[in-house]
Amino acid sequence: MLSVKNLTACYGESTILDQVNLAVAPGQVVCLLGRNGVGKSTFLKSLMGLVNTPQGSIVFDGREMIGDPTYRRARRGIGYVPQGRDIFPQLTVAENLQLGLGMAGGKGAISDKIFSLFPVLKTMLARKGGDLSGGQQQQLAIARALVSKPKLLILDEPTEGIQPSVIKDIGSVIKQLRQEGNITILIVEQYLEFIMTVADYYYVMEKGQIVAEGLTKEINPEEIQKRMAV
Ligand SMILES: Nc1ncnc2c1ncn2[C@@H]1O[C@H](COP(=O)(O)OP(=O)(O)OP(=O)(O)O)[C@@H](O)[C@H]1O
Repeated sequence: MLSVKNLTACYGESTILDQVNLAVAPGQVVCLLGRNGVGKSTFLKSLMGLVNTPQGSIVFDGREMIGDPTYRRARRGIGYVPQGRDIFPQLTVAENLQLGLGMAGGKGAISDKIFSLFPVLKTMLARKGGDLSGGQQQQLAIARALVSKPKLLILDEPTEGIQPSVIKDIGSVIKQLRQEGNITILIVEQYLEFIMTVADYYYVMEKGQIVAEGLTKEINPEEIQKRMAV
């Protein structure tokens, strides 16, 4: 589904990612763990074509996409939820969802599936995005990415600053999507317990390089926590 090989990413003169290799199999939930500032968000931005990637390869669904502009990567089936959620605060929930559909080249009604995953959004369609709680905004951001039916959903720290009950709801959505098997999910996280309940496979990043990987069910929490500690 996704195969990243020897990927290097830079901001100007500074190299942030150094020869990163990472693979995501179809239907899997894969997580990229690591402490603040190691390059996790930069990795996701590289997948979306938002960062300069002078070396390496990103094959998605059998096709190289390293030279593709961001909109083409989205239209090929990647839904991206950036850190900080990035919804439109002045637009209503319904308008935010419609925009997600439009950005992926689709149109029409938002499917009932979205509201069965996120029932809270159905009750708030006319409310401005900016008036939602942080957790509701995160759910809206994920829903907005899902309306275009992506093959790969990318989430950047979906639990950051979110209250425990909403984290549980988001975890249930991810588990349901995994069970249905129609989507592949890549999550950047620092919240290890969350990942242990939702992910099949994990990678750990340090200073722009992958330093550990394995099946989540075989994870050694103490060892990983040590790598994540500041
Ligand atoms: N636009 C930018 N220009 C220059 N340097 C940047 C830019 N964005 C990030 N960096 C630097 O790149 C490095 C990796 O940042 P990145 O945001 O990818 O880390 P992260 O692992 O996602 O951390 P966090 O969890 O805090 O978001 C950091 O040293 C950061 O300061």
